[in-house]
Amino acid sequence: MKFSIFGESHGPAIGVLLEDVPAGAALNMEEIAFEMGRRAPGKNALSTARKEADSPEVLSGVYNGFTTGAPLCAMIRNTDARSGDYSLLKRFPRPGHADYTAAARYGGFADMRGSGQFSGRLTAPLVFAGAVAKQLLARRGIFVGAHICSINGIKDTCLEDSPLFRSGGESLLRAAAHRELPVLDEGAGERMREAIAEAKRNGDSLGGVIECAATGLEAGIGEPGADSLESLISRNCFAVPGVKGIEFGAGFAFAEMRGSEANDPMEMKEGRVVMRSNNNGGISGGISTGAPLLFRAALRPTSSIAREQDTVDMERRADAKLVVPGRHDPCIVHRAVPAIEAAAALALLEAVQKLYGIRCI
Ligand SMILES: Cc1cc2nc3c(=O)[nH]c(=O)nc-3n(C[C@H](O)[C@H](O)[C@H](O)COP(=O)(O)O)c2cc1C
Ligand SMILES: C=C(O[C@@H]1CC(C(=O)O)=C[C@@H](OP(=O)(O)O)[C@H]1O)C(=O)O
Repeated sequence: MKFSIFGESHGPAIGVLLEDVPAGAALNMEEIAFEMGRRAPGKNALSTARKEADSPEVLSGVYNGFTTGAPLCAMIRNTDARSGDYSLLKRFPRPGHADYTAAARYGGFADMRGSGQFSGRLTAPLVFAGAVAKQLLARRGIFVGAHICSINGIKDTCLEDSPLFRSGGESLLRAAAHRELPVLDEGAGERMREAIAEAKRNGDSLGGVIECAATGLEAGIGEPGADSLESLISRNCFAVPGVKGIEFGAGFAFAEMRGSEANDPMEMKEGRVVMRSNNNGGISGGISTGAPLLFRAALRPTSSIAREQDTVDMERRADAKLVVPGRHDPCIVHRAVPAIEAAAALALLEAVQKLYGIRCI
């Protein structure tokens, strides 16, 4: 299923066009609304004050509750733009945001209101597409879920350390999805909440790491080379603004290990090949091993902070000071969790469809 996201944060609407959607799939719109709500802005003091309903209008590709096989287009209206907040930023670009690079790339013609196409708001249509992908993957018994792994060094329980996850349970991640901060350990969530509130009081912001898993994926999905499972997932994850790093399985920790520690010992269990550990995060040679797929994405602290920062005056070509105005997330990690799940679900659906064909789901 190909997806193409359109719109700008302060334009009339944003949306997504999905192609190669198999016909005859019953879409559960309540589940889609739940996913959209997990990401939506303006719900509490841990997020931006911008309020959007984020209810998608399906324009094509669904009839009588079933996908028709035609391109599926969904639109989400922007209703709470406050474009005046951005009037200064063309002249005084925000350090860390895309104001300067957008000007360099589009020669001053980019829509800078609300960061235009660079806004984290564009993850709303991504989450819609991911919710459709998740429902299609569920038909093959594949589940995708994620949680906050850490915020500013405050750590949640790791999935690998959880006995419930080791026995294949999705219930941990399903429960996390219902929490304001999607964590496994609610105590850690409370400490994260306090840290975000403190950073906000100090005019600052925090970053963190999201851990994502896919279960029910058989061995043999994916391929080597540039279209490896890691590549497809990474490509989609980097469509989430603020993602700056990604690692699969043990990831960067592999660099400190010996082969004897890094390898996942194999054994036969009830006639099936299983790995006793999962350092490779369920992928070898770009192809699924049958073990849970596990990866982590690192998100930067939000760049639009309330403190005075050094920038440049693009008109006078001189150094300048900037205090970024407007409504901003003091931390984007919790709101990005459904976006990372969507990125992974779309990548897995792409790999499954590539192997078995569009109608395999
Ligand atoms: C859901 C979400 C909300 C975001 N909210 C903000 C925000 O309020 N203020 C901000 O400066 N950046 C925010 N970001 C991050 C910026 O959009 C991002 O840092 C910017 O586009 C530059 O892209 P890069 O960080 O990937 O280089 C948000 C990102 C996401 C995913
Ligand atoms: C609107 C959303 O988040 C926005 C993401 C964002 C950014 O720079 O990425 C900046 C802010 O935009 P605005 O100035 O228009 O309020 C956030 O509110 C959303 O995620 O739906």
